[in-house]
Amino acid sequence: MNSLVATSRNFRQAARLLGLDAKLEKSLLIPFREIKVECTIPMDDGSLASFVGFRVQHDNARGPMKGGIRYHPEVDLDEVNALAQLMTWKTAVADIPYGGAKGGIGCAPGELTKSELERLTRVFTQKIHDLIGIHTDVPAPDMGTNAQTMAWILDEYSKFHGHSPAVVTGKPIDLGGSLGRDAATGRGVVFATEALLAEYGKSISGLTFVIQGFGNVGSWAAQLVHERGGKVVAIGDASGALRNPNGIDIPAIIKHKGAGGVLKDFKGADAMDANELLVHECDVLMPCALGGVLNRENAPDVKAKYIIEAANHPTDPDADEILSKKGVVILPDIYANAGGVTVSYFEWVQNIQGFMWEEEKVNNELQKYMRSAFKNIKGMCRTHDCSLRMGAFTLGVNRVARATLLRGWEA
Ligand SMILES: NC(=O)C1=CN([C@@H]2O[C@H](COP(=O)(O)OP(=O)(O)OC[C@H]3O[C@@H](n4cnc5c(N)ncnc54)[C@H](O)[C@@H]3O)[C@@H](O)[C@H]2O)C=CC1
Ligand SMILES: O=C(O)CCC(=O)C(=O)O
Repeated sequence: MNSLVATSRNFRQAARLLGLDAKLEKSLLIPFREIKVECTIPMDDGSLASFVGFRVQHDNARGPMKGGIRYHPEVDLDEVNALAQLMTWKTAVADIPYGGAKGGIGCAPGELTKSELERLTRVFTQKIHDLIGIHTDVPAPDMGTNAQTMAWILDEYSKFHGHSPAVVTGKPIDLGGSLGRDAATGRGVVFATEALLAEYGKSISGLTFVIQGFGNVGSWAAQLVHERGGKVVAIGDASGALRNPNGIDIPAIIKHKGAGGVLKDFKGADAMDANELLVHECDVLMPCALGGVLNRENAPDVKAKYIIEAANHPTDPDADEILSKKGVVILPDIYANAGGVTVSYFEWVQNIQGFMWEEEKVNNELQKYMRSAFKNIKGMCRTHDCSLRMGAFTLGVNRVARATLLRGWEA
């Protein structure tokens, strides 16, 4: 199912549970602004190449719009729209003073050289610099982008507006980035998993995990699960998938990748069919890569008891229904992966205050926010007798609706 249709369906269900007025519902769904730009750059071989870039600013009722920038061949306006909308509900669930936005460029970052990526990022920034800003819209990394990408955006933006570290988050520490931001999404995923498992009298230690994606989010989630005694029995990325029923040595795989190795070539586990990864036997499944990977084709075969949505919208509504009927507990993306944007908020606060926090403070504050959001989601689940996804959606949508009404924007 198209990601925008799927996300909007979840929103509408939450709006109905909350009894929102039809006019307000419509105004909450429509994005504030959609930006589409052509970015033409010289390639290293002297030829010219054009890429299409997007920034969708979905909602700013609760504060500046916030969300990552994705570099991936499948980026299109609908996908960015869906991701921007998710950011609006996510920042509200996390109770941080932001709205939602998302950006992206349709490109294959792995096929571009570092200098081509730098030129592309700078041209994209030149095209959108007057529409983003510290109190307007604050980008961050997402799939295919990283701290270096944020450094180029910061530098290019600062040429027009003066030195502005708070215009992006997820920056390198040397340019005002926050300690703990690199690990934050994965760490938040693990805090969220602990909060969920505690409800069932369980902990990470002794449970088996399958993780799809071994980039920023997947590698940190795997490392922190491993540190807590969880057994990662299968793992995969775009290169392929691996399994080891005795548990994969995650620090060794991180070392292997750090030395320039490809995940599928790691020797401490057996190769497996990547299509089997999501239906592999385990207690906890963590999709940490693309959207829509759990669908009506594979959902009936999923064996996990718990799914932690570390990726954005990994479960389409058909799969959601099938999995729920099977009794699988799904921790939704707008809560499970909110650790990244929460520490982005801490980074922005540190930049504005000109005062850097210690990593321990960042991690402790993140844990507090994740625990508090889980408690509030459970409260909504009790009030509306609904799933965790609807608990999170009603929590987020209700907060945005309240801010919208208070501003008098519904008319
Ligand atoms: N980076 C962040 O702070 C946040 C990221 N997310 C979400 O988490 C997910 C992952 O993001 P990052 O880790 O930042 O991206 P990344 O670019 O660092 O890593 C992406 C990973 O997905 C893998 N992958 C790509 N295509 C695949 C395929 N077809 N099958 C299996 N694996 C595949 C890649 O090989 C890589 O390991 C995305 O859905 C993103 O929107 C959500 C919140 C914050
Ligand atoms: O850190 C941020 O501002 C945004 C992270 C993001 O793009 C996401 O949560 O999907």
